[in-house]
Amino acid sequence: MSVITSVVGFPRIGAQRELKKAIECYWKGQSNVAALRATAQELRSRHWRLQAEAGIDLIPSNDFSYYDQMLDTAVMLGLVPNRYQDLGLNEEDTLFAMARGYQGSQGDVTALAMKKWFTTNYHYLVPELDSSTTIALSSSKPFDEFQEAKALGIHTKPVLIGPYTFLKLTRGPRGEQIKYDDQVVEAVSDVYAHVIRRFIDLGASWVQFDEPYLVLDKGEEDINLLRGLYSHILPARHSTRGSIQLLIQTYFGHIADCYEVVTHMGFDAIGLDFVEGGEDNLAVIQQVGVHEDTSIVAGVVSGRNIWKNNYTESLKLIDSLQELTPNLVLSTSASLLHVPLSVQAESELAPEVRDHLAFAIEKLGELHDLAYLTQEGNLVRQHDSLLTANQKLWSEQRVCTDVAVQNRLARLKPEDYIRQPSRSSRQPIQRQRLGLPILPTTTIGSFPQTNEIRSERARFSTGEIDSDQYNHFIAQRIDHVIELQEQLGIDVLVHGEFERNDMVEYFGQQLNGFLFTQNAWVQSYGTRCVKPPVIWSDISRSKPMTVRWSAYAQSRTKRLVKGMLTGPVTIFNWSWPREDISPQEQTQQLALAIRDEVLDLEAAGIRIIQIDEAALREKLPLRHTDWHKKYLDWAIPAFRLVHSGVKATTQIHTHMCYSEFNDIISDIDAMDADVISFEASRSDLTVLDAIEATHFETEAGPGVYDIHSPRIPSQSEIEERIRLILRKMSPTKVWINPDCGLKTRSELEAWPSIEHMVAAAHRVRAEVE
Ligand SMILES: Nc1nc2c(c(=O)[nH]1)N[C@@H](CNc1ccc(C(=O)N[C@@H](CCC(=O)N[C@@H](CCC(=O)N[C@@H](CCC(=O)O)C(=O)O)C(=O)O)C(=O)O)cc1)CN2
Ligand code: MET
Ligand SMILES: [Zn+2]
Repeated sequence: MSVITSVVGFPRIGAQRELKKAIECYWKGQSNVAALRATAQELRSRHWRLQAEAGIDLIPSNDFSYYDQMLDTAVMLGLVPNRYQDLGLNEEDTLFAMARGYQGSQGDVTALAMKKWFTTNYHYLVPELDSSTTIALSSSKPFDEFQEAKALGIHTKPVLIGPYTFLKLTRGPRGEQIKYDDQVVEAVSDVYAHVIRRFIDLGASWVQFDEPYLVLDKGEEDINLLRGLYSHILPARHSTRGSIQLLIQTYFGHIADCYEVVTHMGFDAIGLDFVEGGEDNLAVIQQVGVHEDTSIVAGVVSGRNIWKNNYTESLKLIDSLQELTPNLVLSTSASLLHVPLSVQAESELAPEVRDHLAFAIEKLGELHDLAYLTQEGNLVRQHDSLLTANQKLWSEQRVCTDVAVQNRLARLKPEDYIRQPSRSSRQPIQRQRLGLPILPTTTIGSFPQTNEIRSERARFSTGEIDSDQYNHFIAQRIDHVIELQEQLGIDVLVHGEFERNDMVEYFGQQLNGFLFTQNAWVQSYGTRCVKPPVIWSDISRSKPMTVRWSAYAQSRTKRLVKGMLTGPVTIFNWSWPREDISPQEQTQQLALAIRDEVLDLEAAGIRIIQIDEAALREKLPLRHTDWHKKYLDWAIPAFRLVHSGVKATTQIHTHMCYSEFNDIISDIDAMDADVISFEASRSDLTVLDAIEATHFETEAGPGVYDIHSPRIPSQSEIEERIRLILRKMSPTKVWINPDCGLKTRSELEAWPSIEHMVAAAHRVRAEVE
């Protein structure tokens, strides 16, 4: 029996982040479109060849993107709002204007909203549909890339975001849900049918529709939408000129509640995630069965972790699947976009560590191994060195437990999770003690990470400068921004986070139990990448991590300086977790380490401490029934454990970005922070309704302008925003701040924006006082 292999999607940023560099160069006007296109093409061909050489059968194309695949799909369907078309820019620049906003000779427009892509640290742009949109095939990108690969002798499987997921994520101009009426369904499915026919003409054998939204809860109307869309699309697979096979690819969870429906719809292949939601997916196909004309594309190699596959476990699963269908395809559980490119670049990791790791390229090899071991059957498996080496790895104990950490966890009591006195009694005490004006202004923590700062850090890490020189440099930067913030009239200052490469990696580097990589970059949004640290063993803190710079900054001013920490849930969610112990346990270990830091900051005289939980929402289970028992019931207490030991007078802030908060608003209040700042300006302000409706107790700073865009907001637009906020919230509870930290902005963008923000706050303050 032959078993083929499929890859859902491949990383596109490049081994040396070539794509990031090429795009950023282009934005700065240092190169032209032709150079940008050349780099993109070079990367695509390199990545296709890698997969072909690894023996992958179904190699994806159209998984490349300059910015985001949802944005590309919006463009493909003609969802380019008039305000971007009116700029009259070329194709790439229109795309970038939608992604980042535009401010220049052609006009001034804000960007599309950006949201988290399911449970990942990847962010997509939210397509916008309004009554003036004409939905029609408007891009040749998928076809161009298919032909580009074909010219290299590589026959690819084009990948598209499927129409169901696309429509479920599309919003109206004010961020509202859209109506899935017959007209929209028909127009969208016409485009997809057209795309399929075009691929038949081009000679493609497969096309993959990504439908991750199917792993979410759904009602009857969702099933009707799914059926409605595909009943138009599926017939297009057979035309007079040939036929093509359609793969519906799901990932990030199971589709037990609609597998039966999907299986009757007539797809040629159904892609299922057997890593996340594997048990449910297996149970449902065992129960319902597999249609004889349908292949199961089994996601057995994780697209979400960096660990080697356990071949024995995978083969067990594959064997059960083979009992159900002879048409089995082995694949990654999700797109490899969410893992780094190759372990080969990690020369500084010990061999016994590297032995356990598999990034995108190594995962290709794993797929190939598993296909070989499946094909050859039991006889070969008994003697195969591939299998025995893998079994040996999994049979050995990888790490020892840290007894001190274990004991400390075992001693935790329920009262350790409760801060005293209650928040309502703390708030007046803090107000009086901190002496802040109404509508206090602040920022989220980081200031521009300029090339100069990054290159000084690079020079320090290569030994070109010593720690005294580097620390002197950081101190100077802090002096500079303390002075600037005083001049701008900000009420609560920050030190700027110049010493940090990243808000998570920085802590990982200082805590025991973490390992970090040199080049294991993963895309977060647009050209922005992260290098998540690896949780290798039990976590502890051996010495203060942030006190030095926070205390230094406070010593330079009479105004209040906020201490700045990353919370345990966020450190956990933005690291590569262990899989031998639970997420809850790892997060608790982190909580204890950060708790010690909070107390050290307090002892050093820091009176406001912000503990960022930017990623709190990220790993909220996609199925509602799992929210509390699988996540919030331990994640929220972990945050409380961090700050429950401080005095009533110490003000605890937290910060969150990108996420939808409405549906977990009471859980956020239950974190028991005194103040929260959150992203609000790129999304609708319905969160304010939720705040109003639930008597949200935490003081809040809904971001008054978007920091992910290079455009500078005017004072009046910020004033308008603040007035909007004050319609829903009592002025005594409102803080004025941007959406998020300013690290990604240039100085020329950051300071004028803050100046406008402070001026706007002062103006509105005068009105309410
Ligand atoms: N982990 C994490 N996830 C997050 C966020 C976040 O801040 N952290 N924010 C949200 C949005 N996502 C973001 C993700 C990344 C960045 C970001 O700015 N990333 C930087 C890299 C940050 C970094 O680690 N920088 C290192 C290494 C920088 C570097 O590129 N160095 C040069 C050498 C330096 C030189 O000579 O210029 C090189 O390696 O080539 C440092 O500062 O030390 C980037 O892509 O440009 C921003 C937002 C959501 N998810
Ligand atoms: C992604 S949330 C960022 C929070 C952090 N304190 C900063 O300002 O950069
Ligand atoms: Zn943020």
